[in-house]
Amino acid sequence: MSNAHSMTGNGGLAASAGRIDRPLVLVGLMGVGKSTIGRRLANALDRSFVDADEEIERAADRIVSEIFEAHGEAYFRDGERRVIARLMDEGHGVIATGGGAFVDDETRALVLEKGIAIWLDCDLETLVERTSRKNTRPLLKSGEPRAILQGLKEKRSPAYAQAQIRVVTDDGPHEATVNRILEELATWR
Ligand SMILES: Nc1ncnc2c1ncn2[C@@H]1O[C@H](COP(=O)(O)OP(=O)(O)OP(=O)(O)O)[C@@H](O)[C@H]1O
Ligand SMILES: O=C(O)C1=C[C@@H](O)[C@@H](O)[C@H](O)C1
Ligand SMILES: [Mg+2]
Repeated sequence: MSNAHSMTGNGGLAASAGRIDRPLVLVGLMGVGKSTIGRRLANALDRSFVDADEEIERAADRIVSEIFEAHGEAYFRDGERRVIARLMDEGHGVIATGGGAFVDDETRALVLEKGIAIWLDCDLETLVERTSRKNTRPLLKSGEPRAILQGLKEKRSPAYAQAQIRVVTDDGPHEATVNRILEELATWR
């Protein structure tokens, strides 16, 4: 058992989840934990991790909110679609997407075909609390964050629900969510 596995005490689960050779792609709303859980999931599985929002920022040489301000959402979505298509081909173990990526028909079809989509879901209160800690999400700046998040949850859930796996996260430690994902992967066929 490697150090990464023994640290989290989930080596057996990680081993049976590890037989899946497709990229594991985390989808879901802003603040649900795609980036932080994704990094830990990759660590538990001894796989590489990449964050699509960070890759878009690297490609554009600007942070996400600057891209939204300078060029608008449609331009951001075009870049996001291209970056995720590239990431799906590069052989990454775990990919954290931006909150809107899986809502795009083309991106969703590609992820479902070549990867395993994991929908991280959680209740609205938790999302409101988690997203209030940072003021970097452009879509939450145009009004009342709770109302915006509620609207996005209603509008996007049918797309997220097409993911092969759904895991509900709560206020427990990140590792509990990672373990729940490993359990789902271990029984996934
Ligand atoms: N299971 C959890 N328990 C406690 N805090 C969490 C959990 N998951 C995420 N958080 C916290 O919520 C915040 C948002 O998480 P994170 O940045 O991973 O979300 P995200 O889904 O990547 O959001 P975005 O779509 O905006 O990139 C972080 O401060 C993170 O530590
Ligand atoms: O939910 C969304 O549409 C977004 C989520 C973030 O990850 C970023 O990709 C951006 O702020 C847009
Ligand atoms: Mg993120």
